[in-house]
Amino acid sequence: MTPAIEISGLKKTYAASGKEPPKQALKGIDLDIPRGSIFGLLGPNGAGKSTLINILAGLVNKTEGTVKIWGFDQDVNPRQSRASIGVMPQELNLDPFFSPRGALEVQAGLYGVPKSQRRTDEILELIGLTDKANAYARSLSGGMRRRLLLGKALVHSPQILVLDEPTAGVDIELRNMLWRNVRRLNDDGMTIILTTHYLEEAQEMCDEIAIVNHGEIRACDTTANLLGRLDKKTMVIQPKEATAAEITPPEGVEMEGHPDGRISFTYRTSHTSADDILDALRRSGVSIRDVKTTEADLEDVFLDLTRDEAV
Ligand SMILES: Nc1ncnc2c1ncn2[C@@H]1O[C@H](COP(=O)(O)OP(=O)(O)OP(=O)(O)O)[C@@H](O)[C@H]1O
Repeated sequence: MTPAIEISGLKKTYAASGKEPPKQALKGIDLDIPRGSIFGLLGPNGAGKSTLINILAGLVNKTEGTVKIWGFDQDVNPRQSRASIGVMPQELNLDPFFSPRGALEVQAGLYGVPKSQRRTDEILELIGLTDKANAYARSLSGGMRRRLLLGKALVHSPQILVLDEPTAGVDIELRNMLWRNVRRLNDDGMTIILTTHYLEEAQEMCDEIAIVNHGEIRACDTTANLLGRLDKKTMVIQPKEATAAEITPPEGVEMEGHPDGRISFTYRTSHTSADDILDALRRSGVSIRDVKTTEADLEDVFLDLTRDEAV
């Protein structure tokens, strides 16, 4: 099956302006996004995520490379490729004089959706704005406006939905509602691409993740494989009385004493087992009151791949 998105050799250089030299924002991206996935695009500020998304959305012109959306090459079939994708932008760029119904109708018109095929009521229902359908956008709360942006991205029934930082600065209730909607759309077969700064959220929501830094893809894999990549674990023990100074940890294990008496051991599961650490503690004559272990999370993987490189 052709991927939902196929990107190869994608480069973008923004032209110099004033004293600013030209800026190469994308340095040759190759990326396939599978159909039906929830795909996360992560990276530090300035990594190139918005540039990539804006190229997909047709808002920024690429410098080099090819982009195929739902099998349609942007350069060869610009209309079809544009019709296959809907983008929920970061900014709340809504016309204050349109009602939600009006905004959805205008957007459908822009995409050439015939009146008989419009799904305005269904979309209003999905985004929870049925009872605000005819209110001026300027009277809507920030959360309602964001939901309306999601609605606008859906009017032409795209196969792919792109969400740029959909939950930045929104409250928990709205965040939960957005994710429920996203799951529902994905269950119905829509491919979802999202950027987020909340790594926990990406870990929970995404099947696959690409980590971008300095205009390059640093890693692209299933979330499970990415998490497995860092075989790092931490064991925290509460000894009955010993201190870290009395313990000799196994080779390659980092030990750290905490002010409250707990001692943590960070180890690679490929080299050391929990038993090795417990044996070392026994050899040092330490009796243990409590033991906890924690696994690496996406934040560890992210930091590992973007360390010392934040722009
Ligand atoms: N219109 C522009 N003109 C010149 N340089 C730009 C322009 N837009 C972005 N850049 C530069 O390109 C690089 C990538 O920016 P981009 O906005 O794509 O990053 P990002 O990963 O989306 O960051 P953020 O998370 O902060 O939105 C940055 O160095 C940025 O300053």
